Amino acid sequence: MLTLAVSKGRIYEDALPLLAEAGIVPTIDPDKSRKLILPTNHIDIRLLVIRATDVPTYVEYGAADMGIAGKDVLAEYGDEGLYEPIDLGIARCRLMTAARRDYVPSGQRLRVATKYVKLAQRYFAGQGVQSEIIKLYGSMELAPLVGLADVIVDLVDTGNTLKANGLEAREEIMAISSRLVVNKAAMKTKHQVVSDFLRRMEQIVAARV
Ligand SMILES: Nc1ncnc2c1ncn2[C@@H]1O[C@H](COP(=O)(O)OP(=O)(O)OP(=O)(O)O)[C@@H](O)[C@H]1O
Ligand SMILES: O=P(O)(O)OC[C@H]1O[C@H](OP(=O)(O)OP(=O)(O)O)[C@H](O)[C@@H]1O
Repeated sequence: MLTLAVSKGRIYEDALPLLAEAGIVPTIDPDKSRKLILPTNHIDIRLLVIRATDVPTYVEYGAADMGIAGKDVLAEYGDEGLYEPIDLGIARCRLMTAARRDYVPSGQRLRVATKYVKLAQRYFAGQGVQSEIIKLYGSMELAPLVGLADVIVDLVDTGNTLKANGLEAREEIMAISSRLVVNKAAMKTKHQVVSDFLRRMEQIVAARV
């Protein structure tokens, strides 16, 4: 049995065509079912549908052999426990700082709202900027509008969300795309099936560029 962890929504939608090219098709639509384990047209391949931030945990502990997760999630989680062989090139965006258009840094300790606590801490420390990080779980764009924070660290794609809230992107922290991650033990114990799958995915991704 090969178990692949994915998150519902953007990553699932973008991963489906890649999996289909590899001949793997889920037989249940996660939007029409409450099932968390999706069988596929292969009796020995199944998908786990979980929260994006939980993908590295399932894969590191071997509850899933493989997973698909954004580099943002992997970098925040700490990706040392995972093998990360393939950049799938899907769900591309950028991790950025953003602030109100009229915000001017005062030189005082910067208040930063984000769900990427470790990445934000590391980034501002690297810039030599004193920061206080305020952990949020979503809708970060609201924080500077109501005085909760001076800046946010969040994902930006089209910039529409920032624009709609009177914010502007300031500095790019890292480019993001989704990666295939593999449990280190599964690399050995399921070597043949895992390496065949990786080779196939590599070909499919290379053919897309
Ligand atoms: N606007 C975007 N454009 C492109 N890729 C994005 C965008 N927002 C997020 N992503 C990428 O897709 C991944 C999953 O995002 P998604 O919005 O589906 O889940 P989430 O809201 O982060 O997680 P959850 O809903 O479980 O809290 C992110 O980790 C990131 O790598
Ligand atoms: O630059 P844009 O194209 O506007 O995309 C950026 C937005 O996309 C993501 O949110 P998402 O759509 O995933 O909403 P959620 O995190 O609240 O689920 C991210 O957290 C930004 O809010």
